[in-house]
Amino acid sequence: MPAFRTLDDIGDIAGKRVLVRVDLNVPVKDGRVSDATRIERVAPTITELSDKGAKVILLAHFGRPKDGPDPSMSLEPIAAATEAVLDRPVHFAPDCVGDVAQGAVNAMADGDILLLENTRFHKGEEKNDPAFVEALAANGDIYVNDAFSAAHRAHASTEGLAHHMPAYAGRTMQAELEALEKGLGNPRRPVVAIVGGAKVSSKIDLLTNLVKKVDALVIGGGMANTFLAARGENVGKSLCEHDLAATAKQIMIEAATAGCAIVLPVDAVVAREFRAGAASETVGVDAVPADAMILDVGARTVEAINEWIDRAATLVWNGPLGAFEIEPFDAGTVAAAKYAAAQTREGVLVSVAGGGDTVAALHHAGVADDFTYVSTAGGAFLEWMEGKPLPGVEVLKS
Ligand SMILES: Nc1ncnc2c1ncn2[C@@H]1O[C@H](COP(=O)(O)OP(=O)(O)O)[C@@H](O)[C@H]1O
Ligand SMILES: O=C(OP(=O)(O)O)[C@H](O)COP(=O)(O)O
Repeated sequence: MPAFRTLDDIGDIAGKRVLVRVDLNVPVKDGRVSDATRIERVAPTITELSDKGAKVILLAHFGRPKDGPDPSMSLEPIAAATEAVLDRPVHFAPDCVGDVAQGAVNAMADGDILLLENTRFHKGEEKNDPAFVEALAANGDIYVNDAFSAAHRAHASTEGLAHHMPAYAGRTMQAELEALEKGLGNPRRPVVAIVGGAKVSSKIDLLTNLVKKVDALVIGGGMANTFLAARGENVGKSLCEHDLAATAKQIMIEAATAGCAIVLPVDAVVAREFRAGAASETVGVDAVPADAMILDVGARTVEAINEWIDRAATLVWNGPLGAFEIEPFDAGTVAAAKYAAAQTREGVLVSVAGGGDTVAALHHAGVADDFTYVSTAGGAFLEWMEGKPLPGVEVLKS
């Protein structure tokens, strides 16, 4: 039996207003959802609740709006994408609290599905502000959290609400926790982790603990630039958080103490423009031109990464190795993904990957189905791997 309450415990919900926290922070390219995996994964929870006659009110965030409402981060287009996945109507309200939200909820019939606007349009969301939690709670009788990929955030809609009403884990939350426990609860060693992507400041701290759990940490993507710069390389105009140099150095020290190898790129694909088909060249990481950006790992780095994948019995991967959405900067990610997929198919590797963009990258490489398990979560998955309690999960425990 899971250690948390699930939909099996929810009882009769006909006519009840169920606030369902989902993660609809999906990759969007040219205004269209480019990977609907997160929507597909929450669909079973939404349809189950709707079929039981609940009024299903979806809460979600999109992007990281800085100063209140930002039309470029509206969830309205995602409502249409959700409707397409569910093949049933999804109504939309342009605010998640107040009169607008209340009016839309009052107009719902049993079984209806309503998506409320981006919770992060209100400052109280990320602060888990009690007044904002109460404003959200005013529209619900029951709370279901199906956003495992946001469970590492102690925000109003991921944590605060669970204190206000009966709270349950949705089907995806339950499935993710069960699958991660099965795949990585007692992993076969050596364990190799690949961490890349762009969310450097929000993920770098967790590497301090991760190096104590894995045998090698391969660092790629934007994350690698911060480590290269900390080592004294000139990374030109690359995505890089220079103020995190001390943290990066400390992680390298912690890794050496723990006996975890740190694997950094030796070469990089650089360009002066961030667009498809931009002129690019491969250079050593010690020869990045001052006016260029690192947008992918080079072929020698891919070879080194594949050698680490060869040594691994278990592979854990979050974060693309380059800006994979734009050709030709997808090459490193695609090559390593195909290699890990082939090893998995041969039965010599357990491969677990996660993260909104990582999943999109694996689909782009055509190998998402070959991995042992693909989680919707990136940061939450790494924090789970670290052994850190996830606030959004802890609050659901009986
Ligand atoms: N060298 C790089 N420079 C800029 N962006 C990069 C680089 N490498 C990877 N990225 C970007 O990282 C993003 C994914 O990062 P992140 O959100 O951390 O991953 P996930 O969603 O899988 O957890 C992608 O949009 C990709 O373009
Ligand atoms: O996309 C997400 O996480 P991920 O990039 O770690 O996979 C989640 O929606 C959490 O978003 P956040 O990192 O802005 O809190």
